[in-house]
Amino acid sequence: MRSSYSQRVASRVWSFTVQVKNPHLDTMEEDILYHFSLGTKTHNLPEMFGDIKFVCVGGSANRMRAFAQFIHQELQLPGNSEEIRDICEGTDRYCMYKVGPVLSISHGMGVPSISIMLHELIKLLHHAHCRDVVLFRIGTSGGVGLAPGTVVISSKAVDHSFHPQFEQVVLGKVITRSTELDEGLANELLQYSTELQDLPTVIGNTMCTHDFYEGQGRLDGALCSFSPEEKLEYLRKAHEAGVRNIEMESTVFAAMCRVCGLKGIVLCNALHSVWCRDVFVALQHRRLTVGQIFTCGTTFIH
Ligand SMILES: O=P(O)(O)O[C@H]1O[C@H](CO)[C@@H](O)[C@H]1O
Ligand SMILES: O=c1cc[nH]c(=O)[nH]1
Repeated sequence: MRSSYSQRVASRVWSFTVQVKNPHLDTMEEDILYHFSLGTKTHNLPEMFGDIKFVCVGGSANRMRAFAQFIHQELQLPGNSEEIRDICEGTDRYCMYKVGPVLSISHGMGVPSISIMLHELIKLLHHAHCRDVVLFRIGTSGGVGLAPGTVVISSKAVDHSFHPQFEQVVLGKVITRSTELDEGLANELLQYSTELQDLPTVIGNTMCTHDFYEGQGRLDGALCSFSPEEKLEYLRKAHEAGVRNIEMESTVFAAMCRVCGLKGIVLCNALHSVWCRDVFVALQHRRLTVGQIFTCGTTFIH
């Protein structure tokens, strides 16, 4: 994120609040945000967080600390960026740094981990009376038919069947929620990316899986129940359905932002291509056998 972006966003005339969708919250004397080690009685949340406009989340604690230090320098805030304090130091589940109007939080790996964090984050923003907050998931992913290093801005998050939906089991029943993301913001970010040099960026669908290995078609896990050909066939279908990258949190992120009236963006770097562009082209022209495609088409550097 560049400071010019935050200035442009700050000048917008949005006015939306965070909408928690839980009638029981109002009746509670105290709300303990257990995994943040924060609470409505123990902390003055409006004073601590009332000015937050951007929340950036990513899996790893070290990355989110480094990101917060980067933003500290970008925004030319007073003090030493090396000395920023982890607001959640009372727990080692997540880390949280506040730098000006930006909150940087780690969420761990996978849907259950980010989902717990999002419940407590959304309640925190609500208790702090925050307005016009934009949530960014800044993550890593495997690219599908992209050059390694390409940034993918998600138009929507899709499940393993390429549907824009997230299924949550509640009291033994499946509830399905939409995972469409804010198209206007995605286009706006794509526009900003053209102002940066050497940052290939595309908009595409992001597939969210519940597993890093078999779930993403990897052949190098402890278990593998499919052939290289079946893997390529699945990735080809994913590509045809508009999938450009694969990660593990976007569906619940998109679903929870939508339900709670928050603008959400998923922005991931494709670390490697699980199905690189050259191989895609070759497959299209049927110049290589599937076996050769598999051998030269897959590089796992994660
Ligand atoms: O790089 P982050 O954002 O942590 O996320 C990606 O990396 C993890 C897998 O290595 C998954 O959680 C996936 O979504
Ligand atoms: O291939 C990858 C890389 C990062 N994260 C994922 O979930 N998959």
